[in-house]
Amino acid sequence: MEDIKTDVVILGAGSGGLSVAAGAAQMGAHVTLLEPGEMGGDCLNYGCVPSKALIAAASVAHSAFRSDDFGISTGAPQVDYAAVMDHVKRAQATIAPHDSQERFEKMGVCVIREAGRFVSDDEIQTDRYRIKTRRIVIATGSRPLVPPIDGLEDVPYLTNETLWDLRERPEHLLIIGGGPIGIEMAQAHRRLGCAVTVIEGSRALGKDDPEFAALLLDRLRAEGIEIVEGAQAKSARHADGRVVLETDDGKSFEGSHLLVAVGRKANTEALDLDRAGIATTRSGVQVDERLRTTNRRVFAIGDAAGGLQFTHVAGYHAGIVVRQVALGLPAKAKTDHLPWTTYTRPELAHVGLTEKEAREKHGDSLRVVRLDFDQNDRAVTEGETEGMIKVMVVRGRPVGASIVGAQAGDLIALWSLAIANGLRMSQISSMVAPYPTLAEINKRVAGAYYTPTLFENDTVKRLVRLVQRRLP
Ligand SMILES: Cc1cc2nc3c(=O)[nH]c(=O)nc-3n(C[C@H](O)[C@H](O)[C@H](O)COP(=O)(O)OP(=O)(O)OC[C@H]3O[C@@H](n4cnc5c(N)ncnc54)[C@H](O)[C@@H]3O)c2cc1C
Ligand SMILES: NC(=O)c1ccc[n+]([C@@H]2O[C@H](COP(=O)([O-])OP(=O)(O)OC[C@H]3O[C@@H](n4cnc5c(N)ncnc54)[C@H](O)[C@@H]3O)[C@@H](O)[C@H]2O)c1
Repeated sequence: MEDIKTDVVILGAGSGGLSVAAGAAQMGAHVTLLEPGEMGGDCLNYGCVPSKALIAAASVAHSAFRSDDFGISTGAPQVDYAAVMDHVKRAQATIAPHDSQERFEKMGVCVIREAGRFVSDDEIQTDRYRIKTRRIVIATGSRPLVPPIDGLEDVPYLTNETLWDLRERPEHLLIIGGGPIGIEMAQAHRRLGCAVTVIEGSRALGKDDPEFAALLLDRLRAEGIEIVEGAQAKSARHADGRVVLETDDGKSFEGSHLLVAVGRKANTEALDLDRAGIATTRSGVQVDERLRTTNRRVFAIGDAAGGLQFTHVAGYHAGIVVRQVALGLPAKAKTDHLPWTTYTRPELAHVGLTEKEAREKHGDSLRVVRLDFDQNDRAVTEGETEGMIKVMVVRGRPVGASIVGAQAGDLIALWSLAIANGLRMSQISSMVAPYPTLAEINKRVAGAYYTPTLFENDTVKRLVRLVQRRLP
């Protein structure tokens, strides 16, 4: 066993760990990064990148179906599923160098391709090394949760870790779970020509605004996806090459393939956290607002910290932690301005308080302004008029925004900026967006906030008439 001394040990080279490593090393700290699996973690290898690449391919297939709307006939698309997966692999391979061991070693990071676990307050052990360190960052991410469903262990089910190895298009994909994974993969596979059934125990897209989620779910159903809500998967069996699922309400569903997407489990069990006095919660490592664990030398970030589980959140956490481990300065992680997007078509995006949460918190001080996408000229020219935006406003400042529609994920970023900086609606409406862009919808909805004050106001009307009489 070789001994190493370092300033910072990072467990996990995923979105969060890599960002801490890059930041701390480039600021001059000695950084040791441990990773037993693929560099890049879930996002590059099993999550965001392959899923978005598959969605992009599905979008191309779908555009053939709606080309008639634009006066162009292309015929039904021929989908070569294996070639689609090749496109997915190419996208991953193109991004991989950015997360590679070589790149991080060039930054001065010591990369060890082994799993780490705690042996004391300030020591981590791997197979070959014992590492003494000032600070430790747990960035071990999460894995697919496998629910207690009778017979599931005997069914060849897929998860987000194995889906990308498929080479033949599923004839009928059954998906357990109507969260972002289930819903994104449902639309992608439907558009690539599969029959798809989503079985959701509660409400599909249950973390999003129900009104906006409903618009998206209607669209998905119109594309031919069967979405069954309020049906908990209870048992599964495999017979004659088919998967049969039964739900708690006595219904049964049959398909050729099964994808399990019922949430995540933080990777904490193998870390021997008790040896360092680190507490956990039901969802991950327990952290305070500075992302410190119950051991003050140790931080936890990203999926392992059990809060919002997104790549940009892991990256945001990394920034908060770099400041503390490299410079010793305190920094707090906020959650109000953290957005998320489900990358279906149309996209579904949200930041801050939902309308319901805002109503509960602010009561009568809340005003909700909204606009439909059919009011936006670019949406009309693109044939993307299905969508809406609503912004929750309290005393002139946005506290939340929901968008369902084309490019919702890009459009929501402005509202994250506004909430992060406490901007007023007047500051949003004072921007000028190029015409015709979808971005104009953000300005228009901010303008709509002032409509009753400016355009539906008798005092303003009387004042304007007075001014008009006096103007030369
Ligand atoms: C299908 C899918 C699609 C997604 N799409 C999006 C999206 O579009 N946008 C978005 O923002 N988020 C998306 N996510 C979520 C996103 O992938 C995660 O939130 C993000 O990867 C979390 O980063 P992380 O650094 O916390 O963990 P990870 O990226 O999972 O990295 C953790 C790393 O730690 C390593 N590790 C585990 N144990 C140890 C140990 N003992 N020692 C050392 N290393 C260890 C693991 O091998 C892994 O490489 C998606 C997730 C899935 C599953
Ligand atoms: N676009 C994105 O940013 C994106 C995409 C995919 C995943 N992610 C991240 O990954 C996380 C995990 O996604 P997910 O979709 O697996 O989880 P999720 O927790 O968001 O949704 C899982 C769904 O499965 C349902 N469920 C649980 N057990 C069930 C059962 N036995 N039968 C039927 N339904 C059942 C739940 O009610 C829930 O609606 C997300 O929360 C998100 O943080 C993000």
